Amino acid sequence: MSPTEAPEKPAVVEFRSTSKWYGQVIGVNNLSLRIGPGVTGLLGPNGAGKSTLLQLATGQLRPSQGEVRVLGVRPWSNAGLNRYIGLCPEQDAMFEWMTGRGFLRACGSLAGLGRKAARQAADRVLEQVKMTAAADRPVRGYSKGMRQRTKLAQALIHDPQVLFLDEPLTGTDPVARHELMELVAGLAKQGRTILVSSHVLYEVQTLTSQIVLMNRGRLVAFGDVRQIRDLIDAHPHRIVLKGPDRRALAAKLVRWDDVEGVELPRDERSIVVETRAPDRFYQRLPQLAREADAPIEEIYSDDDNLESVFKYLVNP
Ligand SMILES: Nc1ncnc2c1ncn2[C@@H]1O[C@H](COP(=O)(O)OP(=O)(O)OP(=O)(O)O)[C@@H](O)[C@H]1O
Repeated sequence: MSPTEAPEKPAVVEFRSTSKWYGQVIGVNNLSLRIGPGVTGLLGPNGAGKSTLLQLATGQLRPSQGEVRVLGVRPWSNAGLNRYIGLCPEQDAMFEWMTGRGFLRACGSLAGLGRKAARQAADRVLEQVKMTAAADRPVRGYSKGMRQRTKLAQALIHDPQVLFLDEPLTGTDPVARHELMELVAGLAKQGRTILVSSHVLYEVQTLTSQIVLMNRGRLVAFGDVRQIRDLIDAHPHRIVLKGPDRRALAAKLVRWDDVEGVELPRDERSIVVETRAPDRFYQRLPQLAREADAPIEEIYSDDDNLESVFKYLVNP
């Protein structure tokens, strides 16, 4: 290192050429990554390797090759690290007959807290995830959103420095989503390192601009979401509109400068628009409906789902 170069900041979570195979199936493929404090979004379609990555980081899986370090130590077979890390797993495995409060107290005891400390910690996390009112009901009666809140509370019980959250917002309603996102943002502001997985770009983007994109076990991109979006935006997006008077809509659309092409498929109701400026296009849509005097009943874009984003990034 030359004297003018700044030394690299130590990473909180680090993967060094890490691979994990399940027999013939590859879960994570030669992945290197360094993550520091704050929220990092881990994005990828189903089967991308997100859960495998989180399980490697939390010591539930051993790397087949390469190395994983969390807070400077190897997580595999290192029970001591569990005091500093918390995991909100994707799957739901709670003792159904227990109350939420009882479950969290048990988790506190398992995390090494004494009786009194576990009781206090359970009360604290119940407040954090806004589950105090339902805390004395059995878990078996909880909705999906309440279960997600309880799972997150479980990850927070020992107030860990590093948090791994596997699809924590799946199955939550908009209110829970907002509250859980605020909670995660607040925890990050206090200096924690949080890795949150999701397959929905929008969700993660609301939480953080720092994202890791994975596909088929590989790291596809890592960095600021805007830079990654720029990459995506360089490709034409196909947006489908549906309405009873598609000809009126199409007649207006062909005159827009940000529309590169308009197709009218055989189904009689839809229009497929190609644009390189999807954000601007979406903003102008209400104006289109007004000017054309024709309602738009449905809008969707296959390009919004990550599968196609990956297709662009992997096979540009
Ligand atoms: N226990 C296992 N045994 C065999 N293959 C596995 C196992 N766990 C994961 N895999 C495979 O490893 C690959 C990565 O899976 P992983 O669950 O890590 O992806 P993911 O991004 O978390 O996907 P999802 O969002 O569907 O959970 C997939 O091909 C998956 O089928």
